[in-house]
Amino acid sequence: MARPAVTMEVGDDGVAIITIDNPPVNSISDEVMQGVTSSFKAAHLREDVKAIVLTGANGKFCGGGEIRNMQARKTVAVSESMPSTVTLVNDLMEGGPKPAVAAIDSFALGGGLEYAMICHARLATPKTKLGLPELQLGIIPGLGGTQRLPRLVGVGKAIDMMLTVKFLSAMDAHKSGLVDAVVPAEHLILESRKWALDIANGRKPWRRSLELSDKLGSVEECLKIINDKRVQHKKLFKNVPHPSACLDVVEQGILHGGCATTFHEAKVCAELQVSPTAKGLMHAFFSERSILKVPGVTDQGLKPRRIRRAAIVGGGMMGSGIATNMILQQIPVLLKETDIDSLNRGIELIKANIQSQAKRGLLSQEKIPSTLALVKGTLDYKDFGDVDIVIEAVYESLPLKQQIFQDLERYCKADCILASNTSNMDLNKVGAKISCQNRVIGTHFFCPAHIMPLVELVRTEKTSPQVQVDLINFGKVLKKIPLMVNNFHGFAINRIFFPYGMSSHFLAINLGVHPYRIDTILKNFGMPMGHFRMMDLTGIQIGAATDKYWRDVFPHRVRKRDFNDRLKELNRLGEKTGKGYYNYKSGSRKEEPAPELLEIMAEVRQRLGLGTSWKEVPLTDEEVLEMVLFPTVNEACRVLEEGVVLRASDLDLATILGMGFPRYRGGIIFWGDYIGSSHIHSQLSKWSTLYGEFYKPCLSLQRAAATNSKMANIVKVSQARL
Ligand SMILES: C[C@H](O)CC(=O)SCCNC(=O)CCNC(=O)[C@H](O)C(C)(C)COP(=O)(O)OP(=O)(O)OC[C@H]1O[C@@H](n2cnc3c(N)ncnc32)[C@H](O)[C@@H]1OP(=O)(O)O
Repeated sequence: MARPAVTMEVGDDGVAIITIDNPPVNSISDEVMQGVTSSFKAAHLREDVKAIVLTGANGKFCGGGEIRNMQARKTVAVSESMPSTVTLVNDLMEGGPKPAVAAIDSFALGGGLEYAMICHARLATPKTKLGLPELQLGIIPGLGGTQRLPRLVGVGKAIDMMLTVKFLSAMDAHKSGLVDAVVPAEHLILESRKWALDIANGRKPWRRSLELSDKLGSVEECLKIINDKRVQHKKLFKNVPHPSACLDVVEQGILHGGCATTFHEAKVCAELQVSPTAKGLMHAFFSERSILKVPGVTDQGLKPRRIRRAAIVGGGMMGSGIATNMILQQIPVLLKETDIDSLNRGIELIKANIQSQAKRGLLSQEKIPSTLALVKGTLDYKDFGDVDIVIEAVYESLPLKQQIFQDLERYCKADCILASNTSNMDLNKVGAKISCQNRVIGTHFFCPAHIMPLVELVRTEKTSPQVQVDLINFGKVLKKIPLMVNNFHGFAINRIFFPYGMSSHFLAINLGVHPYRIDTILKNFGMPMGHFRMMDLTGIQIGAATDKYWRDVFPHRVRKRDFNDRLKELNRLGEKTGKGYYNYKSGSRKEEPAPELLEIMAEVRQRLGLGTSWKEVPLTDEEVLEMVLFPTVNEACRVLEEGVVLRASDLDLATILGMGFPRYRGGIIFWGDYIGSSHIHSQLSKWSTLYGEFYKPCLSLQRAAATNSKMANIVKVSQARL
C-alpha cells in the first residue's frame, strides 16, 4: 500500500503532529492538500487534541506547491473547488478552534511558507531558509502569501522578498517577525509542542496572520510603499505579467482586506499558471535540475573526488578569470605563465577582479588579502606535482596546446585532470600527443569567467566517467551550472551564437536595416543587449577571428561579416577603444550613437558590390526579429541532431545562461516550439530562396515541421545521415 502523503499522530500531551511526507521536498500535491485539510479537520474534531504542530518528514518542512502539476496545466483551473480551498485554509487552519504551530526544518518555500504563515506561530531550525519564490516560476503566491507576509514583516520587505525571490535565514526571519523562535533541530518538535500548548492555554498569544495590522501602517503609507516599489523594480515588469499582478494583489489586500483578497489572489495565481511566461520559467526550473544528470555517468554510483588544489596555464583574461572564480570559492590556485611580466599582468588582473567583487559588495574588504593569498604565480611546471586539476587557458593554437598537454602529462600526478578552456578546438586533437586521454576534458568558461554562470564541460569518447563526475561536482563548487556537451565544432553555445550574429550583419549590410534598430528589437524581445552592442563589449576583433573558424568548419552556410572586418581596419574595436558600432565617452560604458556608422556601412556595401545608396528593405519589427532568431533556432536543431547536447532542455538553459536569452521565454528551443516548427520552417525556406543557403532549414527542422512535432523531441541522428 502506498505511504500516505500526510500523517497525524496524537501524543499523550494532546498535541496532534501533522507531518507532510511527500519526497523529495514535501511539495504540496493534491493529495498533500487533501491530507493536510482532513488532518486539521480530524484534529479539531478530536476531544483529546488540544493543539496542532504542522511539520515535514525527513528534516524538510515543505518546498511549496507541486510545480509539475502547475506546469502541466493547460486551462485556467479556477475551479469551483477553489473558493472552498481558500475558505478551508482561512477558516479551518487559521480560523479553527485549536492553535497550530509550524515546526520548520531546512526550508519553507512558496506554499510551504504559506502553510507556515497560516499557523499561529513558527519555530525554525538555524539552517532553515524561508521565502515566497513563486515569482521565479511566473506566478504569484496562491495560498494567502501575498496577504500574510506583508502583515508579518511589513509591506516593503514582503514585496522585496517576493519580487526579487529573496530567502530569509531563520535568524533574519526571527528578527523580522516571520519566525517566533529559532531552536536546534533536535528540539524542534518538542519546543513546537510546548509552544502550541502554551497558545492553547493562553500563555502565548494566538496570532492570526491575516488579522495583524501592526506592521502595516496607514493605508496611505502602504500605498506609497507599493508605488515606490513599482518604480524601484520597474525593470522586472518588462514583457511579463506576474510582478505587477503581485503588486496589484498586495494593494487590493490593503484596500479591501487580507481575507477577502485571498480569493482574488488564488484566481490570479491560477490564471498566471497557464501564461507562456509561467510555462517558460517552470521549464527553466526543471532544466536547471536535469542538466546535472548525465546518463551513464551520474547514475553509476561514482563519488566525485574533491579538488583541493588547481593550476591554470595562461594568465590572460580567461585564465585570470578562472583563477578568480576558484579563489573566490577557496580553492588554492597556481597560475603559470611563460615570463615574469605576463605572470605579473595575470596576477594584477586577478587583483582587479577581486577588488571589483568587493566593490560590488560580493566580498568583504577584510577577506581580500586572504582570498588573494590563495593564488601563487609560477613560471615552472615543476610546482604542478600535487595539483588535482590543471586548466589550460592559452590562446587558440593547436601546437601550443598539444605541447602544454605533453608537459602536463610529464609533471602532474597520475590522476590529475587535464582540462582545456578552448572555445572551439577538437579535444581529441588537443590531447592527441599524450597517452592518458581518459583524463582530458574541456572546461569552456564564458567571459568574465568569475561572473558568468555557465561552464561547458566538453567530453570526448575517451573522457572517463569519473573525470566527468568530478567536473560536474567541481562546477557546482565553483557556483556554476555545468553543461556536459560532446566534443563537436563550437560545442553548444558558440554554435548558437554564430547565426545570431551573422543574420544581424546580413540584415544591416544587405537589407539596410540600421544596426541600432536591430539592437532595439532584440532588447525589446528581452535580450540583455543587441548583437552590435554585444560585439562592442566583447571586442570586434574576437568576432572577426571566430568568423574564420566557422568558415573553415561550415564553409557552405557561413556569411562573412565584412562589417566587423571594416571596423577592425578602422581600429574601432568596441568599448576598449571608445569606438565600435557605437561611440563611448572616455571612461564610460554607456553607448552613444555613432553618426559615422552609416558612412562605414556604405563603404562595406560598396566593397561587396551592393551599391552605396541606402535602400532599406521594408521589414516589420517582427520580421527583423524572426530573421535573427529563426536561423538561431535552426542551428539549435542542428546541435540536437548532432548530439552535441544530451537533451533540448540543456540547450535551453545554456542559451539562458550563456547568451542571455530571456529566461521567461524558456530558452531557444522552448521558445521555438512556442512559435511552432512549421512557421519557422516556412519563413526560413522563403529566406533561403531569396538569400541563400545560410537560411536553409536543416533536416530535423524540416521533419519537425512536416510532422507538426516539437523541436524539443529532436534526437541525435547518425553522422552519415547529416
Ligand atoms: C500555491 C503556491 O503559492 C505555489 C507554489 O508554492 S509554487 C512552488 C514554490 N516553491 C519553489 O519555487 C521552491 C522550488 N524548490 C527549490 O527551490 C528547491 O528544490 C529546494 C530548496 C526546495 C530544495 O533544493 P535541493 O535540496 O537542492 O533539491 P533540488 O535538486 O532543487 O530538488 C530536488 C527534487 O525536487 C524537485 N522539486 C523541488 N521543488 C519542487 C516543487 N515545489 N514541486 C515539484 N518538484 C519539486 C526538483 O525538481 C528535484 O527533482 P529531481 O530530483 O527529479 O530533479
